[in-house]
Formats: sequence, C-alpha cells, structure tokens
Amino acid sequence: MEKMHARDLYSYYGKSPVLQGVSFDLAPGEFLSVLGRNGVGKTTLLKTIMGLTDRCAGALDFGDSDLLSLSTPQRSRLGIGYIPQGREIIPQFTVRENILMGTFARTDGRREIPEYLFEMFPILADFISRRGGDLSGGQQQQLAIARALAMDPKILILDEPTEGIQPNIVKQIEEAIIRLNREHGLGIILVEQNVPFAREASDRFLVLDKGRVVMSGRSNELTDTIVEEHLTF
Ligand SMILES: Nc1ncnc2c1ncn2[C@@H]1O[C@H](COP(=O)(O)OP(=O)(O)OP(=O)(O)O)[C@@H](O)[C@H]1O
Repeated sequence: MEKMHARDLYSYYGKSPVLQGVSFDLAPGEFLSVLGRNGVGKTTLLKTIMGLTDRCAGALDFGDSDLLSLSTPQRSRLGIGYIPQGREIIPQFTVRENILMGTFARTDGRREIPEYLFEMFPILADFISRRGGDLSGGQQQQLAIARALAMDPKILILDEPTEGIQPNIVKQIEEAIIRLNREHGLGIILVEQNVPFAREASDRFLVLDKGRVVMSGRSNELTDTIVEEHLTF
C-alpha cells in the first residue's frame, strides 16, 4: 500500500497562492481530518491533491508516483477517489449509471458494481433505476461515495460529506466512512467541520489557517483549547 507525502506545497488560483507551504503524511490505511474555519484552504488542499488548481509547487508523492506531474485522471487511476463538495453526480443518469461511471477509472477493466456498496447504502439498491437528480441530497451523497468506491480506490478524499444533509442520513454516512477505513483499510482524508466526528473517526488531524498548517497531531490530542483557538468563529 502506498503512502502519501506532501512537503512545502504551494497551490495557486491565478497568481494568488492559497496553500502556502503545507506538509503532511498519510500512512497506508490512515485517517486524517483536515479542519479549519471557512476560506482557509481546506477545499483547495483536496483539489491540489487531485490536480484541480491552476498551479502547484513543492512535493506531493503517492507511493513512487510524483502526483504533481500527473493529470487528474491519472491520479484517480492510481487509486485516489475524490468526493467533492456538492457531490457532482450526473442528474440525468440513473443510480446504476452513476455508479458504473466510477468503474471506468479501474485499471483491471472490471465493470461490475461491488456488492458491498449496496450493503453499505441499501437505498441505492432500492433506487437503482431512478435518476440521480431525483434522489435527496443525502442519497446523492451516498451515491457519490458509492461511485468513488466503484473504482476500487486505495484512499478516499471527502469534502464535508455530511454538510447540509438530513440527520438520519448523516449517521449512516459517518458509519460508512469509519467502516471503509477500519474494515476495508482505505486511507481517508476528510475535510470536516464536525470536530467530535473528526476526533472519533480519525487517527490524526491538521488545522489549516490562511493556507498554512497551524496545528497537527493525533486525534486524541485535539483538545478543547485547540478548538477554541483555531476553529470557533
Ligand atoms: N476557483 C477559485 N479561484 C480563485 N480563488 C479561489 C477559488 N477557490 C477558492 N478560492 C479562494 O481560496 C481561498 C481558500 O478557499 P477554500 O475553498 O479552499 O477554503 P475552505 O477552507 O475549503 O473554505 P470552506 O470551508 O468555506 O469551503 C479563499 O480565499 C477563496 O476565496
């Protein structure tokens, strides 16, 4: 299994550097939460990992691969699954078609949908022939996660997956993320506003402020003082 390694990453939209010297490591199977107030660069960090900002400098490796030299599809094919904020499922496609899209990033050519996705999110089996756009926000989030899993990733990158979602579905999504990490061994990088969930689910955390890492550690070191200082508004 590959490790991700970022050193002194800078990432730009136009001429503005949003990330300014970010370093972190993600060991195989590790769960890292990325915390911070609005606008500090959390989404930009995930986009940078996927190659979706205008320009980057620094080092970003996944196993032996230099990610900064690869296109976004090449990064996906290495096994990095990205679930962006806003989910971005295809509304006109059925649930089945949306999930099948994920299989196109597989390198082994297999196009069938893994059965465990339907155990994890039974509603997707019930609604398999419905259009993605007809699902509720929470169901679309489950679909977006299922689509990313259909490519059989090694790590999953999630941007506030429970934001704006009905409370009963939030719990299911949180449980699924924990299972994917603990039972399926997926590495996880999660942008999250919910500190109690980040503390419970992840191994380590980092706090971003103005494009820099201002604090990092093991999740049991995520004290109320840190939350007070860096995360309350
Ligand atoms: N496409 C873009 N072009 C120019 N600037 C951008 C773009 N996307 C984000 N920014 C700027 O980059 C900074 C960081 O934004 P980012 O979305 O990464 O923050 P965030 O921590 O994820 O915030 P939020 O929690 O609100 O999503 C902000 O100042 C934002 O205005």
